[in-house]
Amino acid sequence: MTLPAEFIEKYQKLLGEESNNFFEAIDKQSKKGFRLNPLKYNYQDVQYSLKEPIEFTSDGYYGGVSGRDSEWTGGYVYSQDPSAMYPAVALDVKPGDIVLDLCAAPGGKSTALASALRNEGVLVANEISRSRAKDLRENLERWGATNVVVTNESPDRLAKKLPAFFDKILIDAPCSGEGMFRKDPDAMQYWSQEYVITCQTRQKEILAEAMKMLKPGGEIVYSTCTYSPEEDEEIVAWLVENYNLKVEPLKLFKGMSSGRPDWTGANLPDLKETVRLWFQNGVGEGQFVARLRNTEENSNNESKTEKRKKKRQKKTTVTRLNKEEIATVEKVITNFVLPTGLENWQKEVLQSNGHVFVPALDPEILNDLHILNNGVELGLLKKKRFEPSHQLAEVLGQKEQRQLINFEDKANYERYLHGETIKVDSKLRGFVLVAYRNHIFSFGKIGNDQILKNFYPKGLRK
Ligand SMILES: C[S@@+](CC[C@H](N)C(=O)[O-])C[C@H]1O[C@@H](n2cnc3c(N)ncnc32)[C@H](O)[C@@H]1O
Repeated sequence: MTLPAEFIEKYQKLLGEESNNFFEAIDKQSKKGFRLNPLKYNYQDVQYSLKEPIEFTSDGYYGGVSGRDSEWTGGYVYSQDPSAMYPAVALDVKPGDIVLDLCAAPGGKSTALASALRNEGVLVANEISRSRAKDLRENLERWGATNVVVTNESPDRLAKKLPAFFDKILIDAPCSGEGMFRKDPDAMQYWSQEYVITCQTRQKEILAEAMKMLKPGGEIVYSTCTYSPEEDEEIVAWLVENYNLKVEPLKLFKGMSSGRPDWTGANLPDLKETVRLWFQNGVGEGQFVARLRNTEENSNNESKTEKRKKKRQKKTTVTRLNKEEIATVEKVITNFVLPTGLENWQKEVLQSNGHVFVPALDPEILNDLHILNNGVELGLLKKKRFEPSHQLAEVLGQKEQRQLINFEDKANYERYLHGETIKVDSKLRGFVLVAYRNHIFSFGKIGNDQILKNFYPKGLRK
């Protein structure tokens, strides 16, 4: 691989003799990884080998997966570079936390954060790019958590709506992507020292907005997939200098090394507590990870809270369901076993233009934001009929279900993914969940003719 001369010179200076290993590793194959989804029923029942766990994760393994497998369509796995698994681990999310993933698409880290929350608390997964936000929504839909909000916003618009709102924030910042060079050599064509500095400026702008959303005592994890000190240690030094933030120690596992205070002007000793993953050390591609705690004890956000209350009074198109409508939804829902987060759906359920949903956050708090998902869309109410949503099928994959058609044969699974109807030998009627290898991936509907009507969304068909 031909690297830019300026890049070679820079890393020879920074790494000294180690730079030989670094440059050699760029030409080697990357080691793939995947994460399992502990939210799903019998989640370790997958066709992949689980013999090579990734040490610092609870659900990460070395190996490859395919987007056609039922493990993928049913949200049992997410393919992720092993080093990219560390930022979500470092944020140490606990059930009940209010969490923001500010730069979230395509969702590798968001899915891990949702796993850690176990349906309790809230994850707001935000992505600024419209097309990438769509992928993020789809990936999180497959994951099947009940407590996720997906937004497509700029950090500053989000910060205006949600001041001092989050316990934990992940900022997996856009960066010069040096850690992606061997996976995606095209990424190299954008590289220049000038680009590194442009990225640094953008990272500071994003972090300044993130800080407005962090509660006193809250924690942030800042990560990049680049090696440049300007976007890594220097950013952390800037954060410490400009905010009441303290660097928190992160555990070093095999293949990880400490951050480099000596690569910054500030030479702040705490930078040693940050973590670098280099591709020559065998844990996937490159990653930098830092964890910082907000040492402010009180929020002077009183007036902001007041503002939020006022904004809550603004009208939205969201309404409650009447008794008859709840009964219509109930007729379908009652056939399925519901996971945590949906047990009290009758009390919490709302609708917007017929879309019936159980919100993860009060929609009025989110008023004016571009929301792609708030909690779980149960389905669509059409006069006296209710059609369950695809998202609900993925959510119901958390539990063992009886109202289920489990294809024995891979050909039927493939035909269903393609959008075909299937003749089934079953006494079940009406809406059923559809699975292959017990991985629930869709709804279907069976009539008296025993034909399974296809409800796999047109946009996802393969
Ligand atoms: C490193 S990627 C995120 C990867 C993601 N966290 C994951 O694990 O799948 C950085 C993301 O930041 C987004 N981004 C770019 N410019 C941004 C900005 N000014 N503010 C916020 N996000 C931005 C990009 O669209 C991109 O999706």
